[in-house]
Amino acid sequence: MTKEKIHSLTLAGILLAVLVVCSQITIPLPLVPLTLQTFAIGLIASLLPVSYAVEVVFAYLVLGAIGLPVFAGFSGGFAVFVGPTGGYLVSFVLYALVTSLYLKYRGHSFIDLVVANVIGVLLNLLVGSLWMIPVLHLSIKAALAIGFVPFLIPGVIKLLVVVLLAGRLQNTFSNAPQN
Ligand SMILES: O=C(O)CCCC[C@@H]1SC[C@@H]2NC(=O)N[C@@H]21
Repeated sequence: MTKEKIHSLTLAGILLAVLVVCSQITIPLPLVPLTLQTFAIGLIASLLPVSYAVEVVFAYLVLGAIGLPVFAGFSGGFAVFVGPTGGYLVSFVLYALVTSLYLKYRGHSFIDLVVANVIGVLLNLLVGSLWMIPVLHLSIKAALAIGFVPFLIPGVIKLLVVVLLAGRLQNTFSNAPQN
């Protein structure tokens, strides 16, 4: 196994644990909690190669789907996917895929990290909100008011921390002595 593979696998394991922990750091709101999940997803998408990023998020969803309490508020089970927050969960994969693909082809400069994560966050909020339309019988306007608008400012704050941290961590890893 190459050093890069070992490095990516180790980082993938650590980031999966970070995602599970961040899922429990929540502020409960009426229908959808404010959580640090998207902070962890942003780190995963910004630091891991595309296939690892997608696999880590997929593994997280599988752990939750089989009933482990890894989703927000220690919830789990397949039923969460057909509830109001199911769209956000599914679109975590999209966030990881689109953002890491963007970074793969455009590079990891500060501005690339910002743009890639903005796209990921917007996709996540859009899919998450639209998912609520059939689940809660909402109009598009109501779904966006509940699922998109309240999370925009927190989303920008989390995104900025992701970008600063990802930039730092990339430098740390690339400056690490190679034995
Ligand atoms: O049930 C779950 O585990 C998913 C919760 C989803 C919360 C969404 S993710 C995007 C938006 N930003 C937040 O902080 N909360 C919502």
